[in-house]
Amino acid sequence: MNYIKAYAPATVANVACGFDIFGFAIEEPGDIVEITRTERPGIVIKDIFGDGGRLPREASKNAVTGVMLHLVEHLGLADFGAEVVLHKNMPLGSGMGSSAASSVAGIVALNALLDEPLSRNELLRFAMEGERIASGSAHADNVGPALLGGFVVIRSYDPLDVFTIPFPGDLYATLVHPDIEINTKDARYILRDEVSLKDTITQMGNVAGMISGLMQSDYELISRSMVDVIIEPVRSILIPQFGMVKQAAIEAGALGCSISGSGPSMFALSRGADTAQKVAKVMAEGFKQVGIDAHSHVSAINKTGATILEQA
Ligand SMILES: Nc1ncnc2c1ncn2[C@@H]1O[C@H](COP(=O)(O)OP(=O)(O)O)[C@@H](O)[C@H]1O
Ligand SMILES: N[C@@H](CCOP(=O)(O)O)C(=O)O
Repeated sequence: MNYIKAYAPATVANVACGFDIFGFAIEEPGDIVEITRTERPGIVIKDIFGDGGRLPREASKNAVTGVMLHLVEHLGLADFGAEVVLHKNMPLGSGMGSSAASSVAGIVALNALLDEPLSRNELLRFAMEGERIASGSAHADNVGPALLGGFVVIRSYDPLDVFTIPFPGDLYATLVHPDIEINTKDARYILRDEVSLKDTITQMGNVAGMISGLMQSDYELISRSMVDVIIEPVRSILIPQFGMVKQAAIEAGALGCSISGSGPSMFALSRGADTAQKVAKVMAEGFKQVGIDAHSHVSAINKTGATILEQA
């Protein structure tokens, strides 16, 4: 095989109460990566479309190729050579797992080109290196779901222990991106290092409720558990209209609404596609009221994660 084209979807990290340990994937948008084997050793970026010229072209500095360099080194393939084309289909610093989509599409494409030396689970730690390149922190709550699909829980980072959980079939996500940019690195920097015992207890209860609610298709329990008392109060200050948009989503029937990843995107979960569409409309209107353009996506939960689109 000399050519692979792979797709990896956008993701919602944290899912309200699960900072750094919980995330899910949506169907679209997502990044596409094309990789072509070359005689000349080394991994180079041939082209990037859709980034407005803003992403690094140096392989080690771009998440899409940075992860490939780690895998090639791990496998001891000193003579391996490839040219990479990235189709960047989502905004940078969006809270939609933009860097993770590139990392996962890249690592899945390379693994396929090499005839699958590693399993999806084994690819995770390489994909996490893309997050380190993008934000200085190798968190797995975007790359996990982009790679594996569905809802992913990171039980432990050291050692890495990740599992997926079942979720109700009629669960839909609304993701609304206001036209502003927040870098994950900055949004992590403003977080407090210490958390009170009281808030820890509340948060643990909500994480347990979320997981159980999803596994048992208990929509009421999901709704009661979509509460974040640790991160949202700090980061929401960076998002204009946050309180108003959240309230509008709940009034339109959402089970809950919070920040997607590190923001500025906000997400909601709803029972049924119709409700999720109504929620999308009021959330986008909330931003537009103060002159901020917003793009919304309504999606079922992505069950498969990254996919191979073409190979030759
Ligand atoms: N392939 C890539 N896609 C997106 N961002 C990348 C990529 N490679 C490096 N970056 C850097 O990562 C940062 C954006 O990542 P991040 O802030 O985590 O955004 P998001 O929340 O959308 O994932 C930017 O500084 C960008 O230059
Ligand atoms: N857990 C991370 C997730 C960042 O997600 P992104 O989509 O903003 O990259 C965090 O909250 O910092």
